[in-house]
Amino acid sequence: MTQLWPAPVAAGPVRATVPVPGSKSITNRALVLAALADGPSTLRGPLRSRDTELMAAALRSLGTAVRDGAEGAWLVEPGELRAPASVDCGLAGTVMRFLPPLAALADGTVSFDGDPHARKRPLDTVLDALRELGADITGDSLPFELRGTGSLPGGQVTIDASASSQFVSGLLLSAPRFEQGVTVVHDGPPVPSLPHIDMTVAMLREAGVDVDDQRPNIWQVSPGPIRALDLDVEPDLSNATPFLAAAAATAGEVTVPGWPSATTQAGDAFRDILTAMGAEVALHAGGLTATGPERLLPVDVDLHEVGELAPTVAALAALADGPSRLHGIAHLRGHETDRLAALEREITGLGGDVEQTADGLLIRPRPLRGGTWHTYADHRMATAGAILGLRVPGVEVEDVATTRKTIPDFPGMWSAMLEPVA
Ligand SMILES: O=C(O)C1=C[C@@H](OP(=O)(O)O)[C@@H](O)[C@H](O)C1
Ligand SMILES: C=C(OP(=O)(O)O)C(=O)O
Repeated sequence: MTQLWPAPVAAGPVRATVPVPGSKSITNRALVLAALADGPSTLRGPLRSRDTELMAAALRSLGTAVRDGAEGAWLVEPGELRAPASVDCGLAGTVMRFLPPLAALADGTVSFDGDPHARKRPLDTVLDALRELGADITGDSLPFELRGTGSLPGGQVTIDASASSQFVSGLLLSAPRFEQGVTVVHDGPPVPSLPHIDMTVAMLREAGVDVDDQRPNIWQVSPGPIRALDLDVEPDLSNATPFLAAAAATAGEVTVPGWPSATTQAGDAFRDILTAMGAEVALHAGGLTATGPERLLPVDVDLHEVGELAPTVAALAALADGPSRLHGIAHLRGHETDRLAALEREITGLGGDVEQTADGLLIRPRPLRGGTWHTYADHRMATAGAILGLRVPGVEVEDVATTRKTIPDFPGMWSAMLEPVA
């Protein structure tokens, strides 16, 4: 029997300050770079949740020491890459796309597997690219085996990264340790989530690696050492969006402390989306404060660069004052679940009117009723259900624990947010 979480209804405008844990994208990039670096690294404020714990466990099995430091920090000491090893990717795109290039540097066999749905997420592009760069791999998706020889020639490879930016990021992150580095050329429809590739490039450069990204769709990483990291991880701005959305949905006011004034996180774009929906958004020394409007405005928004935000935006759109159009997100069909189908089915199931288009969703708000909100093992489906539940009595979210993928205690944070301010 699937566990159902009764999503709490907001008694009035939500007013809260919500500290949000560290960024998944920064943490998992930092772990990979630290494992390949020239000395021990310190990551302060990393995300400690399923996706990042899986990354840490995989790196440990490959010979890297990842230990606990003070206040939840991670101390990473690189070791010689060891095999045989096995990697559980869970449902983490970052683990399944970032680790095969690193594992290709181990001397021996590394086996990869993951959750049932992870076996369906696109991966062949990365594995084909690695084969072209000199790796010996059996299979095109999870599960597969990689037989490393302790080094990889590297060089130039042309891929179609239109299904996921992570194909590019994964190849770039380990490339300083390939004999010739790498030149990744994208050939195909536009790459989604480009800010995530920019984050990869910025973190490589921060670690002293030479990266040339001057030409569109071409990224070149020179071989060379990766400098050890000493890093304060920013809060996860994408994970902050359901909490800010609570303010938008209830004419409330929510502050997320520590919102960076400059960042490589794609989730920063949520500020503009909230503004377009009629909220007031203020970035100040204490963080980011969103104040919700009396009536939410509909939006016509291209989410190609920030597909991660689509479930939050869709939930808000279902509560808005008119029809919204979300587009540029065909690639969400290959995320944790087919997110376009899942959002269409679940919002429609509560009485809404949602239609899939070739690359997005048309959402026409209707009065909604309670019901079971299925989540398909997708953390962001669960948080989208919680947002709707603030305004719609009787929404029951299936398997809310799936939020542990990127938030260690979402139900606890959500309840704390809804407690009346003393
Ligand atoms: O590199 C990253 O950290 C991520 C890149 C994006 O992937 P896609 O390009 O597959 O959308 C994003 O949606 C994902 O949540 C995290
Ligand atoms: C697409 C996402 O995750 P992943 O890193 O597993 O691709 C996400 O977090 O929205």
